[in-house]
Amino acid sequence: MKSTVHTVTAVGAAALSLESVSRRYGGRGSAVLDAVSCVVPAGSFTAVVGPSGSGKSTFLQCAAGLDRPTSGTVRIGGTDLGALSEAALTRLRRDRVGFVFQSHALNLVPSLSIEENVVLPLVLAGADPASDDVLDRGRELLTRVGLAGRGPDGPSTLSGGQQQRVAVARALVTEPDVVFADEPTASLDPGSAALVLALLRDAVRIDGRTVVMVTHDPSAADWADTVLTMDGGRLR
Ligand SMILES: Nc1ncnc2c1ncn2[C@@H]1O[C@H](COP(=O)(O)OP(=O)(O)OP(=O)(O)O)[C@@H](O)[C@H]1O
Repeated sequence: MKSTVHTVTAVGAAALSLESVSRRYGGRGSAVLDAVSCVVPAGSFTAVVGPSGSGKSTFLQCAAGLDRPTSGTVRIGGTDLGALSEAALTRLRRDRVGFVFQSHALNLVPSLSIEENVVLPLVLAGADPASDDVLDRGRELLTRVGLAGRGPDGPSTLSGGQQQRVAVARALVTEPDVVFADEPTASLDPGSAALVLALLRDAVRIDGRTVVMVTHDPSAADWADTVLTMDGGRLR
C-alpha cells in the first residue's frame, strides 16, 4: 500500500524517521500500524494524537525501540534499529533515548532518592554516581525542573506533578537524540500538566532536544510545533 511521508517542519537532520513501518499482532491480524512513514527533524516538538485504539502507543513503542515492527525501518539519529541486536538496542535506548511514561508512579524507582533517579541512566551507562560531573548534572536538572534541594528525598515525598518533572529531568540527563513521552500529563491536574509541558517545550527551544509526545489532550498538543494525527493505524 502506498504511504505518505509526513515531514515535520523544522530545520535540522532527522532525529527520528519511520519508513513504511507496520506492526501486526498474531500474524494474520490487521495492521495496528499500517505502513507509517514520517521524518521528525532534530530540535522539534511533535505531538501524536488520534482516537483511542488508533495506534498511537504502538507508534511510540516502535519508534522508541521498545517494540520491533513487523516490517519497515525505524532510524534514531541515523541508526537503523532493525539492524541492532537486543543488547545494542538496549544500549541505544539507555544512551540515546529518553522516556516519560503516563503514570508518575511507574516513572521513578521508589527505593532510590530523587537525585539518584535523575542520574540513573548515566550510572547504568557506567558513570561513577559519586563523581562531580554526575552530581552536578543531577543538581542542574533538578534546578531546571524547579526541585533544587529535593535531591536527597525519596520520590514518594513529591506530588504526582513533581514526580513527572523528575521523570522529565531523568529523560534529559543523557542529552538523548529523542525524548518519547506517552501521555505524560494524563494523570495530572491542569496546572501541573502545564509545568511538565513547559519543561518539554523548553528542552526543545533552549537545548535543541527532540520530543515526540503521544497525547489524548488537545490542549497538550497545542504545546507542540507539529501534530501528527493517527487514524486506524495510519497517519492522516
Ligand atoms: N500486544 C497487543 N496484542 C494485540 N493487539 C494489540 C496489542 N497492543 C495493542 N493492540 C491493539 O492495537 C490497537 C492500537 O492500540 P494502541 O494502544 O497503539 O492505540 P492507542 O491509539 O494508543 O490507544 P489509546 O489512546 O486507547 O491508548 C488496538 O486495537 C489494540 O487493541
